[in-house]
Amino acid sequence: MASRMFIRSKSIAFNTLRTYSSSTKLVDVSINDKTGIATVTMQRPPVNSLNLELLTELNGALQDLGSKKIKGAILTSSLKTIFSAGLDILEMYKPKPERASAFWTSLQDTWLTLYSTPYPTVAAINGHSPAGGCLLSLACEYRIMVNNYTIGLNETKLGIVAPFWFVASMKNVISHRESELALTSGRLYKTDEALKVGLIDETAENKDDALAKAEKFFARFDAVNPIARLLTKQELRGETIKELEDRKQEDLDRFVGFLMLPAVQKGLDVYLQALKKKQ
Ligand SMILES: CCCCC/C=C\C/C=C\CC/C=C/CC(=O)SCCNC(=O)CCNC(=O)[C@H](O)C(C)(C)COP(=O)(O)OP(=O)(O)OC[C@H]1O[C@@H](n2cnc3c(N)ncnc32)[C@H](O)[C@@H]1OP(=O)(O)O
Repeated sequence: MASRMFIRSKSIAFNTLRTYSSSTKLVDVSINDKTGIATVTMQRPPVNSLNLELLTELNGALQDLGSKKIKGAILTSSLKTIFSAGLDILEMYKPKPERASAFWTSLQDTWLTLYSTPYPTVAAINGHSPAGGCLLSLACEYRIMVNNYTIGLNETKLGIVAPFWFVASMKNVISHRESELALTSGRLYKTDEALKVGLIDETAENKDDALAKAEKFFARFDAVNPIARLLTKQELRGETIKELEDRKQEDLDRFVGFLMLPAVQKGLDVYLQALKKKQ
C-alpha cells in the first residue's frame, strides 16, 4: 500500500480516502487517494479572517503541496456560511509596525504562492467572500460559488485602497470596465451577479456540489500535457507575478504608511464599530 506512506495524521483510518492529512490549527489539508485531489480548508472561526497566523499556515500548506503529485487543489472553508471575511481588520487597526509588516508580507507571499502553483486550483466558495477572501479566490484558476452569498473587492467601503495586485487579480478575470465600476464603488456581487460578469465560473447548490464540480474541472486536464499546462499558466500569469515581486518592498512600505494615516485609522474604527453594532 504505497499510499500509506503518505499518512501523517494518526487520526486517519486506513480504509479512508484521506490518505494524506496534515492539519494545523487553522488549515486542514487532505489528499484523496483515489482522485489525487487535495482539499485545503481554512478553519479560523468565526469568519476565517486572514491574520498573520492563518496566512502563514495557508502559504506553508500550499507550498507543501507543490512537492506532491496531486491532480489539483481545492481551497475552501470549514465554516457554514463564510469562505473568508478577508483580511483581519484587527491586523490593520492600531497596528504595531513590525507586526503589520510581517502580516502584509505573509499576504504577499501567500498570494504569490497561490497565483503560481504548479498544480491546478479551484476555489470552492462556500460562503461570503469579501475583499481578501475574494482575492484568494481570484488567485485560483477556477471559482465555484454556492448560491446566495456575496463576493467582491469592497475595500473602498472601508476607506482603504485595493493595492495594484488586487486590482490586477480582478482585471485578469473580469473586464477592465467592470473592475473599475466594481472597485470604485466597493461592490459586493451576489452569486448569480458574480456569474454574469465572470467573477465566478460556476454556481453550486451547496459545498458538496461545489466540490463535485471542482473534480470535474480538474478532469479537463486529464488529456493535457502537465508541463504544457504549467508553462501556459506561467505565460498568462507571469507578468502579474513579476510586478509584485519587483514592487514587493514598495507595496509593503505603502501599506504600512497607509495604515499610519489618521484618516485610515478613523475609517477602520467606524467600520469595526458598524460590524459590532450589526448584532
Ligand atoms: C494612496 C496609496 C494607496 C496604496 C495602497 C496601499 C495599501 C492599501 C492598504 C490597505 C489595503 C488593505 C486591503 C484589505 C482587504 C481586506 O480584506 S479588508 C477586510 C474586508 N472585510 C470585510 O469588509 C468583511 C467584514 N465582515 C462582514 O461583512 C461580515 O462579518 C461577514 C463576513 C459577511 C459575516 O457576517 P456574519 O453576520 O456571519 O458575522 P458577523 O458580522 O457577526 O461577524 C462575526 C465576528 O467577526 C468579526 N469580523 C467580521 N469580519 C471581520 C474581519 N474582516 N476582520 C476581523 N473581524 C471580523 C465581527 O466583527 C464579529 O466580531 P464580534 O462582534 O467580536 O463577534
